[in-house]
Amino acid sequence: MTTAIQIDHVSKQFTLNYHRTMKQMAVAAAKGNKVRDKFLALDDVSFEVKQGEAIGLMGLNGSGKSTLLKLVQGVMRPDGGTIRTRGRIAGLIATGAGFHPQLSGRENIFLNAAVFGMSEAETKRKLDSIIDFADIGKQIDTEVGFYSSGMNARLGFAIAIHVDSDIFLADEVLAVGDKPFRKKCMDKIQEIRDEGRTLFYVSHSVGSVRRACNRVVVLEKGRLGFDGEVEDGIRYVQYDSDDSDELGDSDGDDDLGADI
Ligand SMILES: Nc1ncnc2c1ncn2[C@@H]1O[C@H](COP(=O)(O)OP(=O)(O)OP(=O)(O)O)[C@@H](O)[C@H]1O
Repeated sequence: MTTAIQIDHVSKQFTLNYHRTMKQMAVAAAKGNKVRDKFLALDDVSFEVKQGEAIGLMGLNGSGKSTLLKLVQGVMRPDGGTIRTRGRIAGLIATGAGFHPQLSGRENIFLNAAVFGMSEAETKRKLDSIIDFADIGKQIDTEVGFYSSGMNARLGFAIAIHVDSDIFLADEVLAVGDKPFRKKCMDKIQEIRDEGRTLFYVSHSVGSVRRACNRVVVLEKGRLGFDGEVEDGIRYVQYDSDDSDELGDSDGDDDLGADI
C-alpha cells in the first residue's frame, strides 16, 4: 500500500507570553519574573499512514491533535522533523476558518473552494449540491459573520466534502452540528472511506471513532502515546464507552452518527 502521510520525528514549539503589554513585560522583567516560556506542543512524533487508512486521533485537551492536523494540512510548519503527504488534502479543521465574515455564504463557497484548489467552473457545477448539503435555508445569502457556529460548520463541511481530495482531515468541529447533521456527516465520512481515501479524524467521541476509523493514534502531552487497534486505543485513553450523555446523545443509543 502507498504511504499517504509520513510523519517523521516532528516537533512543534509554541511560546507562552505571560503578559500582554510592553509595560507589564517591563515590570515583570524588572522584578526578575519570567516574561515568556516555550513549550513543545508536539514532541518527536513519528508514524506513517497508508492510503485508505482511517486514523482516529485521540487524546486529552491540549495534547497536540489540532496542531498535528494543521501541520499535515500545511497551514503550519514543524520546528523539527518532516511531514510528507501524497495527494490533495481537504477537510475541516476549524469552523469558519477561511470564511470572510462580510461575504454571504454563497460568495464564501467560491472563496473557500478556491482555497482548496477548485476552479470556478467546478464550484459552479457543485454549487447546488454544496448548498443542499449545508441546508441552512435562505441564510446562504446572508453575511457569514452572523452565522451560528453550527451553521459555520455546516457550510465548511459541505464545501470540504465536495473537494476531490485524497486525504480528508476532520477535526471535532463536527461536534457543534445538530444530531441530524452529524449523522449526515458520518455517512459522508463513511463514503470517503469506501472510496479508499485516507481519513484523519480528531475526536473525543468513542462512538464515532469506532464507526469511522480502523486505527487509533493517541497523543499525550505532545508525544505519541499509542498507535494501534481501535478498541485498544479507546481502552488506552480510558474514555468510558458509555459516554453518550456527556456527548449530548440523550437517547443513549450508540448509532455512532449521533455520537460525535
Ligand atoms: N498558535 C499557538 N500559540 C501558542 N500555543 C498554541 C498555539 N496553538 C496551540 N497551542 C497550544 O498547544 C497545545 C496543543 O494544542 P492543540 O490545539 O493542538 O490541542 P488538542 O489536542 O487539539 O486539544 P483539544 O482536544 O482541546 O482540541 C495547547 O497547550 C495549546 O494551548
